Amino acid sequence: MSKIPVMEIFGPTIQGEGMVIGQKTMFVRTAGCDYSCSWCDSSFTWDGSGKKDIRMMEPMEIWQELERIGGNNFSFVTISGGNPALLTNLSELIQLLKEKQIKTGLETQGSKWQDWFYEIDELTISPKPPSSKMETNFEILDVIITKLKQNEQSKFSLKVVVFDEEDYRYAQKVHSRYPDIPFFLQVGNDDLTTMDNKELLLHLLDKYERLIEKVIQDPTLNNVKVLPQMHTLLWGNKRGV
Ligand SMILES: C[S@@+](CC[C@H](N)C(=O)[O-])C[C@H]1O[C@@H](n2cnc3c(N)ncnc32)[C@H](O)[C@@H]1O
Ligand SMILES: Nc1nc2[nH]cc(C(=O)O)c2c(=O)[nH]1
Ligand code: SF4
Ligand SMILES: [Mg+2]
Repeated sequence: MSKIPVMEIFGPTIQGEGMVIGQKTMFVRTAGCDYSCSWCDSSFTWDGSGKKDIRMMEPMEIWQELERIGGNNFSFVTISGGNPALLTNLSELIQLLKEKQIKTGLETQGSKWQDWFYEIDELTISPKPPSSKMETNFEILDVIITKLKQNEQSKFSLKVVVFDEEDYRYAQKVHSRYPDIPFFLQVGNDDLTTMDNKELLLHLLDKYERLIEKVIQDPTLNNVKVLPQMHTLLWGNKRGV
């Protein structure tokens, strides 16, 4: 069995974002990313600052850790990162979770395809807007979306984080390119260091309200969902929740 670079395993908590928001879940966060978004809230997975916490784990070891910390209190595991789609060998873990009757979610940015995407129950693709300083490869994104669409079993969505006007226009562009894919706009957290949860909550709620106002009046974004990062509203910038 091949090993997986694991940054952290935590939960149970609730999925704070996107298509399964509110879902009780465990998280497995893998290390390493092919992007370096300017505002990444999980930069410890790729900027070297979390290097000492990376553990090379076999699927069974990950399962044992999930059971050790989650006990019987979970039936869903969300795989995030970093970019888990860098890891060809995640299929073994996903297979093991399936055998244990555990449903799976995946968070990835849509820069890489893996055949094991077909085995994920709830797949979120989150292409990055200009404020991230990353550039979307739409040829690759087209391939990923086409493959998932052709597979009837695949349940997936697009989620674009919005920080500014340019990001908003990017969100419009992504939705118009894939109009029939469930589409989520998410409020960007632009204060990743504050420990003042109440102040952050008010700030992000204000941003959420302003984003909603824009979308309400926008005929190009009718069939969309607008969401905050629920875990940030609840727990601020705390890690592992
Ligand atoms: C940390 S990423 C890991 C998975 C994958 N690399 C990706 O970006 O989709 C998980 C989600 O958090 C979002 N995210 C990261 N930093 C954020 C921030 N400062 N505010 C809001 N969402 C953020 C990403 O856009 C992505 O949807
Ligand atoms: N509660 C909670 N929900 C999340 N949804 C996506 C997350 C992520 O970092 O990928 C995340 C996270 O870190 N915590
Ligand atoms: S793609 Fe995801 S993990 Fe990678 S830098 Fe961007 S937000 Fe962070
Ligand atoms: Mg996060």
